[in-house]
Amino acid sequence: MLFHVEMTVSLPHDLSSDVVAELKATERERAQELQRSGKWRHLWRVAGRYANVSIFDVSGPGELHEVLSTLPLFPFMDVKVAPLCRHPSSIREDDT
Ligand SMILES: O=C(O)C[C@H]1C=CC(=O)O1
Repeated sequence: MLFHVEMTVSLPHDLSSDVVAELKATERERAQELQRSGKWRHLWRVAGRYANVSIFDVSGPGELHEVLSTLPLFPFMDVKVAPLCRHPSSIREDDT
């Protein structure tokens, strides 16, 4: 099942730069692992914001929540989710 996910990150201003650097490094590792697994199909930066638009391919909302909550930056994210289904006019084979 495909989900459109928008994540907006707000880091507390009092986090030390070391903690922020560590969070971003571990987040990157986890994000890349999930992309290699095929569960995180697309990842785009929203220009001008500390936010991304992503497409996840998981079994359902339960797995999506599980996956998102493994992200190190999850406690600092506002997450918006929309379930997707195939558009009848799509010419792409991998839209389901
Ligand atoms: O930078 C972000 O948008 C937050 C998060 C999502 C992937 C990643 O590496 O960090």
